[in-house]
Amino acid sequence: MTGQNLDPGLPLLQQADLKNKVVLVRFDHNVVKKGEIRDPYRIDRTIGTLFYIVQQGGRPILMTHVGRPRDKKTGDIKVDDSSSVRPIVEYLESKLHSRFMVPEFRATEKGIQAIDTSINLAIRELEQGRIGGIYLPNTRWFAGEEQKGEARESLALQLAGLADIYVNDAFGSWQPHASTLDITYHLPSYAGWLMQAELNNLEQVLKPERPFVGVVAGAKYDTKIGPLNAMYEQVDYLILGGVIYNTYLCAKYGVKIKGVSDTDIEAAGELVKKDKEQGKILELPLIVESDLLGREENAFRTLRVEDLKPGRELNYILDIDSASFEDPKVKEVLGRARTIFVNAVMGFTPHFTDGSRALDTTIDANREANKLYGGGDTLQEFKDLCPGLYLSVQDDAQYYFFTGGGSVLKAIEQRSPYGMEPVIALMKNAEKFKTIPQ
Ligand SMILES: Nc1ncnc2c1ncn2[C@@H]1O[C@H](COP(=O)(O)OP(=O)(O)OP(=O)(O)O)[C@@H](O)[C@H]1O
Ligand SMILES: O=C(O)[C@H](O)COP(=O)(O)O
Repeated sequence: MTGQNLDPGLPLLQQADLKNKVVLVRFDHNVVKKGEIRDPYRIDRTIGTLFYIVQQGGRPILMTHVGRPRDKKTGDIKVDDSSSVRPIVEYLESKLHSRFMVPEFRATEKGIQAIDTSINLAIRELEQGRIGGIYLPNTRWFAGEEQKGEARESLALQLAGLADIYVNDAFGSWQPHASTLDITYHLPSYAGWLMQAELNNLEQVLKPERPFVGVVAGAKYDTKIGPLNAMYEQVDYLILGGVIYNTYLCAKYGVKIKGVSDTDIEAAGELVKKDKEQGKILELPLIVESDLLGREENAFRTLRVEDLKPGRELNYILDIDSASFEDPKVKEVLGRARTIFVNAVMGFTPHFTDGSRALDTTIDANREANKLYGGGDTLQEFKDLCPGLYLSVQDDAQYYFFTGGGSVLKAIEQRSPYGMEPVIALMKNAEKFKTIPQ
């Protein structure tokens, strides 16, 4: 049973008395892209928690973030269908044969300012068992979710005012926001079943069988560079792809790549410096340059990393050429590894997918290694590009699919599953509310 190998200071859902309680539960159902769900894996893995809450007599109010609707520079928040929770609600309703209400609140260009009393009607329906649950709008539509200060404090209080108990089952949502952190200041709080399972499985990456290879790619350079530097210390080899690799290549070879900012290049300097001494980064030798942010015949070509010379200006680099995985050194490292952690979409999707496909099949060829994948897009790409393989490894003990990639990197950075701020907050909450039975 989950919970057995966890820190005893972590308050667990199964320790809570849920009967007739309104339970505010934070999930990471961040699976909507352009208004559609492509891979419901993150939702499916939380069904157990939802079922448990209801089975124990609780009444659930669900919430999640979707995408990044807030413009970091202006603070404007885009409230529209592209980042709505509606598709998630429709998916849940069709799976559970139950009805969920989605309350609507007035929004300005700076997002939703407050949870107003119009929600009381939905809460009455919930308490009287006429609906299966309430699903709040995208947490990042609320002005107080991400910013610090009064707006955030007041959102946390308004959220707390809706419920008796808070459950965090959002392993992927490691960022400390009102719905993952500040809410714990006000309500007895517990870790859900998915959170428990993921924290347990982190052991495999924190105490890996060696050689340990990390593969990190994708677009979120800003939040991943810090953890990546820390991960560097713990892996035997690091393979990069996506925007992260582009940034590294600029910093290492003194080239310019379209779309890579100078501040990011500066931030990559530390990694380049470390690697000059330790040589853990295994460079994929062939990259794909494109004239446009899309795929068009004759508008893209393969370049060799060894040909990059200082001062050269490149167009967009949008994929890793799959032939990179035929390189003897790359094959040898991935073939000899005993633990491989992958948070990596290697190319600009959906146009450039060869790199990711080649990565997944090369890793699968290693029959000895524990293969751990993490990240919303990472899993979705695996499923889309190698559907047969994805299905066949679902019950394979050598594979594990985390619902968050950034979270695993964060845990590696902290060298502990209990270093993520929302998890620390749960443990502090247990001390304050004395919720763990002695
Ligand atoms: N070279 C590239 N240029 C532009 N975008 C890229 C490139 N390579 C990958 N991407 C984009 O990166 C995105 C995936 O990266 P992301 O960091 O969001 O991964 P993730 O698996 O969702 O991880 P996490 O759960 O940590 O967010 C995809 O949208 C993909 O199109
Ligand atoms: O998809 C993810 O990685 C998680 O949902 C976290 O999203 P974020 O990086 O936008 O906080």
